[in-house]
Amino acid sequence: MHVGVVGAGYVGLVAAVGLAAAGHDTAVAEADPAKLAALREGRVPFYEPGLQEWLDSVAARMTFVESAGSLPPCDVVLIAVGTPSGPSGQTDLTQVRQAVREVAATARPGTVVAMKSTVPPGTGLELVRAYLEPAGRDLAYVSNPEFLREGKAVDDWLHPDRVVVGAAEPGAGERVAELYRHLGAPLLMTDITSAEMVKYASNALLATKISFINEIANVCELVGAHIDDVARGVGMDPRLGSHFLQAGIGYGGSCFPKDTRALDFTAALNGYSFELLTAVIEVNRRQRIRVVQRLHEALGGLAGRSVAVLGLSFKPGTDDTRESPGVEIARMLAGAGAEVRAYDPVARLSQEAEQVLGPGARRTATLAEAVAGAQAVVVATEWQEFREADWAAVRRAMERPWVIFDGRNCLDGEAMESLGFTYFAVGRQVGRRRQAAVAARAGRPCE
Ligand SMILES: NC(=O)c1ccc[n+]([C@@H]2O[C@H](COP(=O)([O-])OP(=O)(O)OC[C@H]3O[C@@H](n4cnc5c(N)ncnc54)[C@H](O)[C@@H]3O)[C@@H](O)[C@H]2O)c1
Ligand SMILES: O=c1ccn([C@@H]2O[C@H](COP(=O)(O)OP(=O)(O)O[C@H]3O[C@H](CO)[C@@H](O)[C@H](O)[C@H]3O)[C@@H](O)[C@H]2O)c(=O)[nH]1
Repeated sequence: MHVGVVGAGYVGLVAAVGLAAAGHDTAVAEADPAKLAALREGRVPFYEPGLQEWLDSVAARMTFVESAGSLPPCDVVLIAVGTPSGPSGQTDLTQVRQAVREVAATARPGTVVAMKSTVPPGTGLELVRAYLEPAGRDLAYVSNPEFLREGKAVDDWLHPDRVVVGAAEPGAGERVAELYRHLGAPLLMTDITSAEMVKYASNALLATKISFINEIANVCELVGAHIDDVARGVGMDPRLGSHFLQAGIGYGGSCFPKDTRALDFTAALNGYSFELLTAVIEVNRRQRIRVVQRLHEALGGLAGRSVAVLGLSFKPGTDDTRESPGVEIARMLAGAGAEVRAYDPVARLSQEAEQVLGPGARRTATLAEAVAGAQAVVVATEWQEFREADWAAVRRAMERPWVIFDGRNCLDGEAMESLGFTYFAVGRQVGRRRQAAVAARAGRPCE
C-alpha cells in the first residue's frame, strides 16, 4: 500500500519505519524543520533504542516531506501528531485539527485517515463532521490508537498485545487492519468512540496500578512492611498481574499524566465526577512532594543545602523529559532554596525544560560533577549507570549528612547504609531505621 504518516515523533516515525519494513511505500510529513532536515539526512532526531538501525535498513522505501499537504497520493494516512495538555487538563487538539484539515484539503478521494494520536472519546466523530464530510471526497476516518512504550518502541511495534481499529465503515477499518496483519496480533474491531476510549481506559488503569502500589508503599513505611515483598506477593496472583507494581516517585512522561487529566476532564465535561481517577492523579502529585518533605526533614531545611538529582528523563531508555518526576523534583528543591545539580546520562533537556529546572538548578555533564559536595542525592530515574555507580566514591565526594533518596527503589539499601548513607526509599525501611521502627511498634527501645 501507499501510506502517509503525519508527524515524525516517537509514534509517527516508529510506525512509518515499521510500515516501510513491512513493504509499504511510506511518506512522512514532519513540520519541524530541524527534525525534517535530520530525517532527510537519514538520522533519527530523538533517542529511541534500535530505531536508527531499523530506519537505515528501510530508508529506500521512505520519503520525507514538510507538510501533510505535500504527501503523495496514499491509501491510508496515519495522523501521529502531538496532543498535549491544555491548562485545565483538557487535550489541546491544535496539531490534530491542523493535520486533519491539511489532509482533508489535499488527499485523493477514498483515502482512509487513521488517527494514531491519542484523542479524547468523541473527537473522531467531531473531526469527521468538521473536516472530512465538508471536503466531499469520500474520505473515511478510523481510530487506531497506539500502545507502544518509549524506550521499547521498536519491539512494541513488532509485537503488539493487540491492534485496535475503530471505524464507522467496515471497508475502511479492514484497510487499516491490513497494515498490521503480518504482526499476528489479536485484532479488536469496534466503533470510533469505543476505540478512543480503549486507549484512555488502558492508560488510566496502568496509572491507577502505579498510584495504588505507591499508596500501599506509603502505608508499608508506617507499619514496617517491605514493599518489594508485598508487590511480589500481590503480583503472584495472575488476576492482579505483576506488571506496573513498581513503587517509587510516581509516573511521568508524555502520556500517563496528560491522558489521565484528559479523561478526568472529559468525564467532568460530560457531567461525571471520576473520583477514582482524580485520586490517582493527586496521589501521583503528592508522591513527588514526599521526596522534598523527606529531604527537608533529613537536612534540617533546604535553603542553602546542596542536592544532586540523578535522572531527568521520565524513565530509563528515553531522552524524553516531558512531565518527568526528576525535573519536577529538581524544580521544587530549587524553589525551596536548595542548590541543585542535575545529571542524566541521555536526556537532552530542551530549552523549555532547562527553564523548568529553575534558576537554582544546574545541569552537569557527569554524575561525579553532580554529587561533588552534595549533602543529599535523589535517584529519580533507574538508569543502569546509577545502579552500577561506585557509591563508596560518591559518598566520599559528598558532604555530611550523606542522605540518599532512592526514588525508584533501585539500589541495595542495606549496602548503602553500610557505606554510611542515610538511605530513604519508597515503602522500604532498611538497617538501623527498620530496627528502630520495629522496636517502636513493639513498644521497646531500639538496641
Ligand atoms: N510517545 C509515546 O510513547 C506514545 C505512545 C502512544 C501514543 N502516543 C500518542 O501519539 C501522539 C504522538 O505522540 P509523540 O510522542 O510521537 O509526539 P511527538 O511530539 O514526539 O511528535 C509529534 C510530531 O508531529 C509533528 N507535527 C505536528 N503537527 C504537524 C503537522 N501538521 N504536520 C506535520 N508534522 C506535524 C511535530 O513536529 C512532532 O515532531 C500523541 O497523541 C501521544 O499521546 C504517544
Ligand atoms: O510499575 C511501574 C511502571 C511504570 N512507572 C512509571 O510510569 C511512567 C510510564 O512508564 P511506561 O508506561 O513504561 O512509559 P510510556 O512510554 O509513557 O508508555 C505508556 O504510555 C504510552 C503512551 O500512551 C502507552 O502507549 C504505553 O502503553 C504506556 O505504557 C514512567 O515514569 C515510569 O517510571 C512506575 O512508576 N511504576
